[in-house]
Amino acid sequence: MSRVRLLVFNPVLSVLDYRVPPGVDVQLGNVVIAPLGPRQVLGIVWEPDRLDGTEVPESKLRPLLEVLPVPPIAEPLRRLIEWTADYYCAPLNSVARMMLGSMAALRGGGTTTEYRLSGLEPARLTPQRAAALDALQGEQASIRELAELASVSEGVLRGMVNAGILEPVTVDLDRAYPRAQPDHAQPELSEEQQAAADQFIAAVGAGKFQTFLLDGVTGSGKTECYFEAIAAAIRDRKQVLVMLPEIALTENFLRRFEARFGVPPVLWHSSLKQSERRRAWRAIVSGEAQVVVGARSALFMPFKRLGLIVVDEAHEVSFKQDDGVRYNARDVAVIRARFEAIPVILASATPALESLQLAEAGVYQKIDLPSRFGGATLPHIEVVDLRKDEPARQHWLAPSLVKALEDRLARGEQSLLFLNRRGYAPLTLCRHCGYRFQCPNCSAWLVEHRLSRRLACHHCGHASEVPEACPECHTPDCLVACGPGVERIADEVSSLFPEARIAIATSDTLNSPEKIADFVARAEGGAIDVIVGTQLVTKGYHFPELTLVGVIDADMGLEGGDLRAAERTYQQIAQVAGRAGRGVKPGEVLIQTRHPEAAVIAALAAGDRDAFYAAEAEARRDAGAPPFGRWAAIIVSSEDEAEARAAARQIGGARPDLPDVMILGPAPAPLSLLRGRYRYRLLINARRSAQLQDIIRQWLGALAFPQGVRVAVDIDPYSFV
Ligand SMILES: Nc1ncnc2c1ncn2[C@@H]1O[C@H](COP(=O)(O)OP(=O)(O)OP(=O)(O)O)[C@@H](O)[C@H]1O
Ligand SMILES: [Zn+2]
Repeated sequence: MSRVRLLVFNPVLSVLDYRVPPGVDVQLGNVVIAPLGPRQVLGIVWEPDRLDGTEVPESKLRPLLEVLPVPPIAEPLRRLIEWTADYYCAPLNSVARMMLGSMAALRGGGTTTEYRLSGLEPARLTPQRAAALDALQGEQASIRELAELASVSEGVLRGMVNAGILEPVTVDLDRAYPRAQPDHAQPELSEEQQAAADQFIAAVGAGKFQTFLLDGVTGSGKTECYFEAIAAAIRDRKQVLVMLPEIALTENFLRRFEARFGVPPVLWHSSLKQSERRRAWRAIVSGEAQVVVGARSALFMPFKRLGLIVVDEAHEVSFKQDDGVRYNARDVAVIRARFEAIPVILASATPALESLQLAEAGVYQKIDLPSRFGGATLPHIEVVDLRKDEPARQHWLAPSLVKALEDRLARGEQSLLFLNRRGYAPLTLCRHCGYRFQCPNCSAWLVEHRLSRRLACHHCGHASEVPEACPECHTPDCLVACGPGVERIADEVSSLFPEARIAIATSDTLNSPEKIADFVARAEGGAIDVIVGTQLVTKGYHFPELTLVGVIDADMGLEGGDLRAAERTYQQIAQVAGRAGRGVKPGEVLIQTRHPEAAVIAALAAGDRDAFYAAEAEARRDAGAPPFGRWAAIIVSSEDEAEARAAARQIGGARPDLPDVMILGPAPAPLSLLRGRYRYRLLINARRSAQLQDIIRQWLGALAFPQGVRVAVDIDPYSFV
């Protein structure tokens, strides 16, 4: 090649041509550095005919500066990047960026320096040094990362290095990961598990594209089944990608993986420290990383020999990314498998309606595990009608749930109370003047967190102390908490049963791998009687002594206009119910509701999943909703309210008039102010026949907006706020 076309990482320009200097060998997919004005830019060598660029005459081309020492990005991944950009109406280079590690990883391996406490007792201890000394026990990372961990300046830490309190450690970035052993601890599978595993193993061996929907009830051993597929891939020297919906679940997964394969898998997620990121990325590219576990961001990693993708808890909404490139990692995982010509397994006890529909149509192969492993039975589900079985004033546990808790405590068994709301109370107001605490950046109430004594916004992270007096009328001691969060439920349990050992399990309390590991160990070891938790503990966990699950408010998720509200409620409650009775003792689930007649509650009580999904599918068909029709959203935002409104109107005014497309709005978004930006939405409902993306591209492509306006397109949206 004497000239190349690059996809470059620049916000304005994305395609540029360059000359290849003599003697330099360049291949498609190479990551290179090129000059751009007085600066340098990173780029990927792409097929020229697949990128629209302006033809620059040979004589005007500037030469490439450097080809980076990493293997070229393989063709299947280049095609995946194009597909994703096209489908989600996103810039190609924003999608491509998701597969790159750090600049340092691209530069090569070698070594880096990290620091840790040397054990030296400092002669002089400033308060900041004391704080750092406390916070950095057992830690080792770069100065910048340690500074963040300890909440002190880098200067303080450099001073500690000079004083010998922190010592440098040389870290080898290319040191090998221990090898996973496919036969380390192979379980004996039940007949139905073995049948499922056999199909996966055959598919891994065949090396063809195939999508499996592993639909097994909670506790049926889905993990054990797909572990056998992973073992087969490891034996074949192929790499495996396992995607989990949240980092919080990885801790549990790591332990199970290590028990099965002898070593932990390679982790990839956004909060890895620099040196781990470099090491993991390089091992993935070189093919040395056997099994990689991660959240969404692992999907675009440049594997050398990918042989299998597993998406666990595949129904989870968090696979959908709602900022930057708005893609659904579950759906793109299937597309990746297609480009790579490999099998993909979507595992869930409560599959998404979309997935079930594709299975029914024969596009996905459905594999059922209809019973729990080891003779455990599915829990007994009881509906508690809060209108008849009323909790006391300012209390949230119905008498029957209190009684059930009391029984469990007496028998030394565990209970789990589920309420999907962090903190103590979702709204705080002044009893005297009615003032309500609201976030200054978002149209949302501030949530009281009593444990950390602050009022916090769950959208933007804004937090303030709880004042003594009302900020409006200055009356002291007049603030009242309205409604419950998990902390308030925990208080209620503790006032009813002072001797009960209670654990609150949310992203506030379980915010590090160590805390999660500690929580799991205590729960398994019988050191916790009652767990009060959010959706964080509804899935993945296996506590054999847990026999009671109480759903505090089954109606919560049904409020608001979310298109998938009923499905999500069903999934969440079925999942949390699935934590009960997984051991030898049978489980019981009490669902508190004010609408026992609602279809979703009735289906849960009757254990009739098929009826629920059938009714839900009918409703969606009538509404032209996915998977029968398609939705897209256009979200317009600006820090200036008038500017946002004007831009939204401009888009609305230019709407195309097409028979198979219906356009709603613009209207202020339900969250009309978010992180200081005013937001408007347009919703597009299209028949499957419509070329939705092309329509949107043409529509928006003809318009121009002021600098401060952001226009985002959300294809197949999950969030309607
Ligand atoms: N064949 C087996 N041999 C030994 N233990 C097994 C076997 N199958 C499942 N188990 C155990 O049963 C428990 C439940 O299995 P697992 O967690 O894989 O179920 P699951 O289908 O993923 O459940 P959920 O969807 O509720 O998370 C686990 O502790 C698992 O180790
Ligand atoms: Zn906010």
